Amino acid sequence: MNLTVDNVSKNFGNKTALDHINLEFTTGVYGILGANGSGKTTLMRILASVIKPSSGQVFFNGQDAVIMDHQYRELIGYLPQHVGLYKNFTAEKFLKYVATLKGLSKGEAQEKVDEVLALVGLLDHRKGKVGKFSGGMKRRVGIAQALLNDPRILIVDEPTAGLDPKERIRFRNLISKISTNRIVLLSTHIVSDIEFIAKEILVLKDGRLIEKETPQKLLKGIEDKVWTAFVSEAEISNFQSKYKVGNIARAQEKFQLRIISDSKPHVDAKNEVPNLEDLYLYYLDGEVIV
Ligand SMILES: Nc1ncnc2c1ncn2[C@@H]1O[C@H](COP(=O)(O)OP(=O)(O)OP(=O)(O)O)[C@@H](O)[C@H]1O
Repeated sequence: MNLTVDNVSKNFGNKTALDHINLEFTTGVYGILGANGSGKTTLMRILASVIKPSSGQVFFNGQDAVIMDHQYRELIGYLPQHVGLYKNFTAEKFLKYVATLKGLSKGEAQEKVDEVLALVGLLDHRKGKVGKFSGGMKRRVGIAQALLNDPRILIVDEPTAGLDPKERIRFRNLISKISTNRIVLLSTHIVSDIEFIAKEILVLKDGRLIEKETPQKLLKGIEDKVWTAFVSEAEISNFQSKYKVGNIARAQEKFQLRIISDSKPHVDAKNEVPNLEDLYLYYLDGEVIV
């Protein structure tokens, strides 16, 4: 199975949201990292066939997605960032409703709804009203609806935003479980969401693809660029203006800074093993959420 993005660009007026993107996906989980506005949602909406690229094409197993039309859309499960769930519906009723919209017969719908409810761990809550569910449970209902047509390509946009750490771990494990035999694309700006489950990480910046690598290779690339140094409170802002500074931890009278720098930033700075948070900081220089 092979999903190819061939020279795709997308413009909104004179704003370039995606700039000549080339990508290839096979079975497994891909994490899409990028700051706000980097083009993650635009890329996902193009792959989900919600919007068309301004130029370039998407191919599935060598066939043009536009020409495949509904055959392509049948391959897709899509969980947008903001999904409208019918609050007064029970989980079961909502999923049956979506199954009908997706063209499943009554018998097929019942069977499939049971299956996806079990998969996302909501079988015991099938009669619960969606509006009363926790954030994590709502997100699992969202995944369940995206799985109803047993999609080959599952696209989930910022699925863990607003979830507490326990729910995020549960969601991560769920994604891992359902990634067998599927291409799963998951966008986030929460680095730890994809650290352990992504086979490759794509880094988008200002609509351009700046990296696509395994997490291990990406980390290896910044091996000698992560440092910690102890500085006084007065020195912190100086370091922040000169370097990309991650964690700042109080250590008795001093502060320990985690610094990303090509060269040793302080005489006593110590080299550290990089993590994905460092990577994010290195590439995106932006807000870091772990
Ligand atoms: N329908 C639209 N009309 C005009 N501009 C748009 C539209 N959709 C996206 N953009 C712009 O394109 C750029 C990329 O947006 P996109 O939503 O793809 O980014 P993102 O990486 O998903 O960001 P976020 O994390 O905030 O969702 C942004 O500058 C955005 O303002």
